[in-house]
Amino acid sequence: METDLKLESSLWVGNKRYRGVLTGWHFYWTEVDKNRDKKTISVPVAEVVGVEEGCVEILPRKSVEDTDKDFTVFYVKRSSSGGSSGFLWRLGRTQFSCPSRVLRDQWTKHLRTALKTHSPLRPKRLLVFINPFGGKRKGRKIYHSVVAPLFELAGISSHVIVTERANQARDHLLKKDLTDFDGVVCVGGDGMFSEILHGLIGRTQQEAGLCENDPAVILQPCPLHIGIIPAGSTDCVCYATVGVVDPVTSALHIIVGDSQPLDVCSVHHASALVRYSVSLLGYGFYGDVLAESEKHRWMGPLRYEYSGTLVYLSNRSYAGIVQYLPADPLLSSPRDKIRCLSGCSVCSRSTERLFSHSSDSASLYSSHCSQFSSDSEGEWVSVEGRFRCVSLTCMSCSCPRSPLGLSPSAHLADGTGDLILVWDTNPLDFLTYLHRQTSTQDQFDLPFVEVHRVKAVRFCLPSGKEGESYEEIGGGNCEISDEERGSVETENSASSQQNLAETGTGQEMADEQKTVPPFMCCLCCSKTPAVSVWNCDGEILPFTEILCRIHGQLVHLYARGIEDEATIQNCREESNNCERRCILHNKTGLNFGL
Ligand SMILES: CCCCCCCCCCCCC/C=C/[C@@H](O)[C@H](COP(=O)(O)O)NC(=O)CCCCCCCCCCCCCCC
Ligand SMILES: Nc1ncnc2c1ncn2[C@@H]1O[C@H](COP(=O)(O)OP(=O)(O)O)[C@@H](O)[C@H]1O
Ligand SMILES: [Ca+2]
Repeated sequence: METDLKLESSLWVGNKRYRGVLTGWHFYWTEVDKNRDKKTISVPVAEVVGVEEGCVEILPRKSVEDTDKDFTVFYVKRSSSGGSSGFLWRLGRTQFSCPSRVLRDQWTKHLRTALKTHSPLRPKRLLVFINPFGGKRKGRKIYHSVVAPLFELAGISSHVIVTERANQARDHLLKKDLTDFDGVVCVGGDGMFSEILHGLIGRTQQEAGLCENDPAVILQPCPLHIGIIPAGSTDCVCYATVGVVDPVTSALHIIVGDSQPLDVCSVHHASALVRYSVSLLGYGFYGDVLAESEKHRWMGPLRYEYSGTLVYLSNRSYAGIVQYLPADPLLSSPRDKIRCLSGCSVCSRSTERLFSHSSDSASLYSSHCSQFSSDSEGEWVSVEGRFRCVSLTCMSCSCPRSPLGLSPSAHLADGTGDLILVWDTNPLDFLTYLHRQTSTQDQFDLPFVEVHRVKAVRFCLPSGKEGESYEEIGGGNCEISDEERGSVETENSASSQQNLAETGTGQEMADEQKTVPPFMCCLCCSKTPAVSVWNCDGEILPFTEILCRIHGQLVHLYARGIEDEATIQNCREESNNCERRCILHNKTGLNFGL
């Protein structure tokens, strides 16, 4: 239908005359003044936000003066974010005057038809969940003052739910009728995004009759897109998929119907699904930081820096067995310095491979550690020792605190995750590693750090430690030798005797004496809790021994990956090529030249 979309005429912007051209893929206007350099402004039709008759202002939205020869076009304008990542998107607005009302109507009609043709995923109806307590508690304000007016301008209707409890959004998505919606918008942080993720993945598998507990099952991709309006503490998923944490930019990506597939990691324990993860699945340092930070939620986002410093000073490491199934090294490597940017070729090449469905056999995911040693599972690699942290991430995990992320060359949609092992080392070395996560220096170029691109991971405790657990938030069971226990007992002997009489067995008492408040213990006598906890996208997992599998491109976001100058240029060339191909196919194209 390209032919129907073409239009060309004189247009006025203020008192300057322009030649306006709609080619189908692009709308551009060039100043008609032979004495000066010709200035052309070009907007891809896919980035037009809305077209209105008359002279329309937004914020507050009003028709200033309804001249019947005018129309106003709203579109995406980029500006530098000032950081190392993507662009800020802003709303551009230009008011045009036509020679006649008939022509004005042609322009608005053709532009609107072109929008529908060139961005088919633009949502018409959205289900919006706002977490009023996320981040700095500004979710409601951000949505109503910044996002809602843009949705209205773009003709999107939304059903808004301000949550009153945790997991309300997840439960709604699992049970309620979703037929009228094109997508779900999450106003909040990574924890809120995780709720939406669980609701949508769960609902999709229920409807497909698939068992989420089985790590070998090929899960069904979710049909609804997810939009993220960042209003949380870390906003890693937003930053890693858009390149900036900015509600206007994210709202515009939703409006134009961008689509970014995303890998998801399923976490299992004892043949049952525990959770899904897209950003950080971290044991050791990041688990301890999360556990500590939950006590200081009132601090808002700063709780992480505060807790991070406390946990760093407690100087802990943990014993564990990590087993992983390496991804094909010929496809990509976590150290190849290729960043996943908008239009990423590594991810595009993965799409076909991921959906050929010839993947790994069920036996690869059997749930006991001991089975790894069998010959039939020769692909698995196993390492054992003490770790500062073990992290698995399906994406770079870039965020404002770490602009390139925990794994700068990880891919959003290649069906793999990056496993980062930081072996036990001295505090200064570990600080170097942490610091490199915030800079451009290579955090993997350190002798105590390993990174592997993987399809699946298992984590077990060394024998003898399987039964142990991290005691709720901020509590760990310290490993104390018999001699040391003697001295603790001596100090507390009076109360110990009393407890023994009052409460129970000698074994219970011995266990109790081993438990020392973590920071008293760890800061004063440099002891470490025996086990840490898993931080799964900001939630503490109830199990230590887990099996993880990456599911390629399981969900789609209203995003397009991180843009840089080169990706925008490629995109322009690509759309020009498409346009040229269309022109060749449509030599009979009609022009409304005037
Ligand atoms: C020397 C400075 C070192 C700074 C190290 C910064 C590393 C930042 C890595 C961030 C990875 C983020 C992965 C995303 C995780 C989120 O899913 C998840 C949930 O997000 P939500 O609350 O928005 O729902 N967020 C988190 O788990 C937060 C992790 C943030 C960890 C920050 C740690 C700061 C450490 C500061 C150490 C300071 C040492 C000072 C020594 C004197
Ligand atoms: N109304 C609510 N009351 C309490 N908790 C909520 C509510 N809505 C959502 N949550 C939960 O709050 C947690 C944190 O939300 P999030 O938006 O990620 O903020 P932050 O980034 O500050 O952690 C999530 O786990 C989510 O399930
Ligand atoms: Ca990935």
